[in-house]
Amino acid sequence: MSRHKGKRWDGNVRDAALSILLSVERDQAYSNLLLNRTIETYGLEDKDRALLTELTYGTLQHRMTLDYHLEPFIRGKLEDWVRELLRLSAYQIVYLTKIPAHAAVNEAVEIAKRRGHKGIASMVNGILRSFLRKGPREIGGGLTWEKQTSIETSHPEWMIRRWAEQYGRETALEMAHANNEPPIQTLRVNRTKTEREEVLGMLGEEGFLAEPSPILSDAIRVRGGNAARSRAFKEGFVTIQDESSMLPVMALDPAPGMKVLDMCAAPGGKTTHIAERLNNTGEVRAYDLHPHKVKLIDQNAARLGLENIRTDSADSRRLTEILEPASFDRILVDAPCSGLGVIRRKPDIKYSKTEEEIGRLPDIQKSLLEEAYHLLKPGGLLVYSTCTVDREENLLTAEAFLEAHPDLLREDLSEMMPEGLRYEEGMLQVLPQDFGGDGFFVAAFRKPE
Ligand SMILES: C[S@@+](CC[C@H](N)C(=O)[O-])C[C@H]1O[C@@H](n2cnc3c(N)ncnc32)[C@H](O)[C@@H]1O
Repeated sequence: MSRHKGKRWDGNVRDAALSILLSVERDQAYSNLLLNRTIETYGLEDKDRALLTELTYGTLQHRMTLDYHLEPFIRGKLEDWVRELLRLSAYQIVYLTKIPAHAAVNEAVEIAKRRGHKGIASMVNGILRSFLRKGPREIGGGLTWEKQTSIETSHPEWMIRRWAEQYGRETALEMAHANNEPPIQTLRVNRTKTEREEVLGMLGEEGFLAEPSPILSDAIRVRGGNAARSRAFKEGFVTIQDESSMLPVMALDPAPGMKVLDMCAAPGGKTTHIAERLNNTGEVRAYDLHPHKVKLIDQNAARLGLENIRTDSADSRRLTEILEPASFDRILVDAPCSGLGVIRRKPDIKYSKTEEEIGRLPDIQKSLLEEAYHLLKPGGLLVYSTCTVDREENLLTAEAFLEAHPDLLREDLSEMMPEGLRYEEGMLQVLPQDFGGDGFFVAAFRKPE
């Protein structure tokens, strides 16, 4: 049991997981934010934190599969919290062999007594004991490939169909399975302050298992604890960032003295990366639509000791009204997108996104690119990136932009980025199964002199 910020933690990890799952389902709250808030509020120890994360993410990741298995045992309509409790318990029974099944059932019954009454507890007991006796049912038997894959991997059928159309069935299936794997924690080394070797040493001294990234020279993979609590993080030697998220700034290739524009900048993961590459010279102008998010960029810059960043809030589709045309050497458009590349970190995306929403995004993305075109100097480089795997938002948006501006030259990223990745017409599409990083898209265009 631990105390923190005056809140008392009563040690019931399953109950806390249930509260988070309920908020995600009922209020469309973000699972990663709720999880972090619970961990911070109660100052959870490593063991409880790991179990809470596993239960919350696991249940959420496999929601549709669990519902399929539970369905034969449920009669009538259930209250939201009871359904969520059954999913949470079934998750432990099916996927967590280290937890004895009867312990998961007993815990569920206790929670049901506390949250409801004896009658509900006895129903929960009955359903889970029948499920334990009969086991999970087979997924197959006359289902279409899309339906079967949808249930097996717990992704909506439309998403599976869309990916199969865009990438072929085999790749779509690999992607859906990769989305249910836990992400690797990775760090970007702040080269204005230190070297990778030094950070590896610091992390090792604190008991973390840290190793150099096999694909990026500035990155570190770390296990064995939350790196945000490390000395290296607190002293501004590193940023917690996915390896794929480091690729857009590699493509942007900023050099000391340059004037760089980051049009969709908050919370500043890439803005600070650019500022580090400028080695605290030149200038990064960072804009985001939401003023409260802009503050996060300032906080990150301060922690990292970066003084070459100027932030402001603005609708970047209208930046030519406040910035001089053709005045930037480099421009990054890390556009708002469907986020289908980061499902491992935010499994709720699978259930909340709709195809209609995706359909509306390319217009916004193209408007941002259009504005960037006018702000780019002759000879300058523009990078377009997203954290999605959707081809409409990625390849098709980039091609439409090129069509509108035939003077632009497409840079061949395969010549300067890691080998063995998926390049198409010089543009890069990372899928979550490729090297363990998020799904990401990066394209770069140069304006002729
Ligand atoms: C993918 S996120 C950016 C992540 C950021 N580049 C990083 O690496 O930390 C996209 C951002 O675009 C912002 N945004 C959305 N529409 C915008 C607009 N019209 N103008 C400026 N920013 C916008 C969102 O608030 C969001 O913070």
